[in-house]
Amino acid sequence: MNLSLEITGLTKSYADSGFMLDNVSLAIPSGTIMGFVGENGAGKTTTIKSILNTVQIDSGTIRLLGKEMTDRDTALREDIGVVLDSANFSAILTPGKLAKVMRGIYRQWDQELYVRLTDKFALPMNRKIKEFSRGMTMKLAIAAAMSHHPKLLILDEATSGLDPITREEILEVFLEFVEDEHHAILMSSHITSDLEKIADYITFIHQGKIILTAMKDELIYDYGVARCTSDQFRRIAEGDRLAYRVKEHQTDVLVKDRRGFGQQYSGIMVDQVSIDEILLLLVKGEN
Ligand SMILES: Nc1ncnc2c1ncn2[C@@H]1O[C@H](COP(=O)(O)OP(=O)(O)OP(=O)(O)O)[C@@H](O)[C@H]1O
Repeated sequence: MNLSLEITGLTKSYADSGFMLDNVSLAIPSGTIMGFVGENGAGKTTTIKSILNTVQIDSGTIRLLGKEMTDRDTALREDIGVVLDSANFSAILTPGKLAKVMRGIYRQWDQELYVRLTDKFALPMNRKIKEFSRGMTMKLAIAAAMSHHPKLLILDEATSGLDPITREEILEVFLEFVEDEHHAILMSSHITSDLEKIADYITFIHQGKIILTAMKDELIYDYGVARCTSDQFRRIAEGDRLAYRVKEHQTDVLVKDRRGFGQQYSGIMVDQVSIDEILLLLVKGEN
């Protein structure tokens, strides 16, 4: 299996805040989308900055498209499209002028594709970016990132603040992008419904540590949450629960194999579980 991104044993600490990315490992097979989720301050952006080599890591290896990136690696930078939530283009530019700047930077700049994407996103070519709404700026950032034909797209909260219709359009573009088996996407997002729609894998990060990576289909179709009374909860073997959370009238238990669990523990109701609820149980629950 070809990996578009492979992070092994990444450690990065910030002396000022005491935060640390602790032995983070992550692999994205080519042709797939990895969703990256975690609460505020969990370490998603720090992981992304480490991948982009914009912060200095303490230890670990990061291979992008099979290569470790050095500061001088401009060829590899062409192959990576980046959209950060703080897209800050020079406000006096227009999308038309931005294209001229991008053409100077990226050898692979594809003006036709840029025009097609900006058209699709209904962005006016000659209006100043400073007059754009947040959604328009994000759409422009996505169009610009995709128009130099990257192989790996790294998106940090790229759809946050966008309305559902715009998000749907953008997700469609991302899905088309990974139809090419040499392409891949790492997408951090708090909008887990977007990831439920398009991600192949989901990685959960909490306090700088990866707490779970799984195929999205497994999470949606196999994982479950058992709603237990306290008597039912006591019957569950420790090895059969990933995490649990005691509430006022029931205890929620995250289980890996919903159907198997249902057969083994008859009488306990087991629901399908969303990515949000998995994150909540892993982060707020006990195990
Ligand atoms: N330059 C810095 N110096 C010191 N601490 C930092 C720095 N940048 C981030 N941090 C701290 O590192 C931790 C992780 O931040 P990070 O931005 O990676 O989280 P995140 O998962 O992207 O969060 P969010 O979902 O809120 O964007 C936070 O506690 C943050 O305060």
